Amino acid sequence: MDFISTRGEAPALGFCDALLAGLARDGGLYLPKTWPKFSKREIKALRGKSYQEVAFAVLKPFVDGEIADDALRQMINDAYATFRHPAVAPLVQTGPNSYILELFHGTTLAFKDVAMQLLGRLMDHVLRARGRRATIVGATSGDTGGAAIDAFAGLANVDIFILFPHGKVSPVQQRQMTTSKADNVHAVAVEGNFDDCQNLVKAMFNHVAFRDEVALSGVNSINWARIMAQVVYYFTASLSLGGPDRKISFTVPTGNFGDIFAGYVAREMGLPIDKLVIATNDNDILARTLKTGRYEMKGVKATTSPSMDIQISSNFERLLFEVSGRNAGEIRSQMASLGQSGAFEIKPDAMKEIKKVFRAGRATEKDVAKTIKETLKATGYLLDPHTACGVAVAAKHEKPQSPMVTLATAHPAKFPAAVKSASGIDPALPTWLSDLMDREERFDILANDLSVVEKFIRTHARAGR
Ligand SMILES: Cc1ncc(COP(=O)(O)O)c(C=O)c1O
Ligand SMILES: N[C@@H](CCOP(=O)(O)O)C(=O)O
Repeated sequence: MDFISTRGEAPALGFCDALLAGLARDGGLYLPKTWPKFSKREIKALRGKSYQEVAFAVLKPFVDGEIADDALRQMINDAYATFRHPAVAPLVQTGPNSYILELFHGTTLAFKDVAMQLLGRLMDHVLRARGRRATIVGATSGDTGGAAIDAFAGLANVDIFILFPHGKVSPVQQRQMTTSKADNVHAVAVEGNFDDCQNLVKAMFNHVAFRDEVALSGVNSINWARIMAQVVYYFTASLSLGGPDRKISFTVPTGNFGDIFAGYVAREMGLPIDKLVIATNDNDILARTLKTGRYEMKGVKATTSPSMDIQISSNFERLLFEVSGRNAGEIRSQMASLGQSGAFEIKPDAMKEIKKVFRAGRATEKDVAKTIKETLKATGYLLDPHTACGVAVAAKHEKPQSPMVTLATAHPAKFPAAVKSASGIDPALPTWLSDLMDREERFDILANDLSVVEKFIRTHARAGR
């Protein structure tokens, strides 16, 4: 299978090359040239299968023989053996037709582990097969960084640099990034916000000489393989609730649009999904865009769901590409306008397509605290603030006849201060992280300056030497 760039000016790549490339050379994001389709009968055949078996079936058409089936199966099994729940992503019923899809049973307690544990193994496999090294640079608002460090720490062919916004992640998130003892891990606090970190990463990818010099690779959801791995749990959730004979809706706490775009991909592959509901916190650029057809940046506000404090929502570009009829020229002009004026317009036909599938809503800080408190009282279930954004928005979009699944993207113990203030409960970290706050930290603080960050990476990366 070929993967093409949303900006139409980079060469099409096969799976392994797209995996190592991360961002396309024209600044675009890779997508499969065509969507693999599953018939209702093929989806039904996945009923009763384990998460790992469903993952193999869903991922195989994308990998398309570039990795041998046995090796792919082994990597899937190893990746999900790290999860503390046998179902990997269990569903919990919280109302007559309301469900929570728990995606936080991995090592770092966030949904990022689902894709990252597999991505680490896939990249290691391909790099070793090719006798190559890579320098991975990632941006994080808190969860991607910890998950990536956990998945890539100690890998011989990789150096990993994670840029996080200094002082803007939770103390648990920070420690998950700064207490690794592995020599190939570099946690970097940038004097800026998440969008600054992400802009630095994209600028490094667009700086071709630097990209080639250090053999740059990416693990943010700009990397297609991240999205691909996240498609799987839409299938398993649907299968558990009577899919494909029933349409299911999903509400997704959204920032960089990767997780919800994976739901769109599942739908394109044939999974009967009714609506995909975008849940934002006070950083509501996506909710505003769905209302107005204009994507317009207005500054980032710090919230109790810091991982969603984002306004440059990278994967929205993938959706724009799809709904514009894969018109790369239009994407180039929209992204140029975003760079120049911080805004762009979406054409009415494209908005019509978006609205066929997507709905959106915002949860204010008050809504988040109230939802944590009331959900606990009504059901005994303790939400983290990101999932609470989802639950608050889902409540406005539930329909009696079709199940609504809200994605639980993080464990409440990652955000103890916000959870305690809303619920009175101080959620404990699981045993394997119980000493996290006592571990010694190691990180560098750098200015939000491309040349400073590139110099730091050049000095510490081993690839290209
Ligand atoms: C806990 C949590 N919830 C939700 C999100 C938003 O996910 P996405 O960026 O894929 O939209 C993130 C970060 O991305 C996160 O870490
Ligand atoms: N919320 C994310 C932001 C980065 O998103 P990604 O899915 O593109 O890696 C985080 O926790 O870092």
